[in-house]
Amino acid sequence: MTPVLQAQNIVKHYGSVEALRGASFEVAAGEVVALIGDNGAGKSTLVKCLSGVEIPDSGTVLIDGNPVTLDSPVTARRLGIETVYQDLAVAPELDPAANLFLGREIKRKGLLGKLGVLDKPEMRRQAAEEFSRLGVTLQSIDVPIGSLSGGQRQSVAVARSVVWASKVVFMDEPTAALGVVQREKVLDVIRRVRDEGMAVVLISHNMPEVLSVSDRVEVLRLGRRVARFSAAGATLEDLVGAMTGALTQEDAA
Ligand SMILES: Nc1ncnc2c1ncn2[C@@H]1O[C@H](COP(=O)(O)OP(=O)(O)OP(=O)(O)O)[C@@H](O)[C@H]1O
Repeated sequence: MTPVLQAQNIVKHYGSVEALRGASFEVAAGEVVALIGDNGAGKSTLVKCLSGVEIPDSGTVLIDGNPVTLDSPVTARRLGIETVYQDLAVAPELDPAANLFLGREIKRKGLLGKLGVLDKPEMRRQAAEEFSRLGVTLQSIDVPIGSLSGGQRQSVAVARSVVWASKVVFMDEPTAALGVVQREKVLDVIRRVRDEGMAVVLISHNMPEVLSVSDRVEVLRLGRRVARFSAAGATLEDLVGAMTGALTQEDAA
């Protein structure tokens, strides 16, 4: 099966720091792949290179097997790649529906639309439909999102990416700030999205979470992929061993 998104030998320097030293990565439709690695392994840099935030110095990025140039986040989004960042990038004063459509608002038909008048009822209707499809439960969709719980806010942020992504969603520590119950809810949203055929990439330091939600795990160490596991067959020790360098699967291969 052709991976929906593939990175081959990505190199990225920040001044004299070599953040990525020939990193490879791949994810297919309908799977959750956890991208793990110790602090500084290059996870965020790789995500930035695959979402158009940073331009790699060298290496190849392929979508559906075709080389692409992700020269900006806009280009990445146009090609179907969305990212959820850990810092809850929502607009707290707007309601959940407005957040879902942030930057992609639906205008009223005709002259009003040309004048920039938004079709709020239609956005509300579609938002309610999407929240229900994704299992996002909110007591009210009429309140500013800042008044919801952290888990609800994060679920809306996840929903927003998922609704607009056509191929791949990157989630950088989506549950880091959450309690146990809220975390489970966000993980459920991730599973649903995967079941609908999206490729999901989860960046997480929480190894039990990684093993519970992902189908595969790819391990970065010192800017390179050093191991790949099927989550079903992997143990915590395998993951930690690969992250620390005790186990060097990919080098040996
Ligand atoms: N903007 C930057 N300027 C300079 N160096 C950077 C920059 N961003 C990342 N680095 C360096 O690149 C290397 C990889 O960092 P990166 O943030 O990608 O790792 P990470 O695996 O995401 O780490 P963490 O788990 O701590 O978030 C580190 O040595 C880091 O200091």
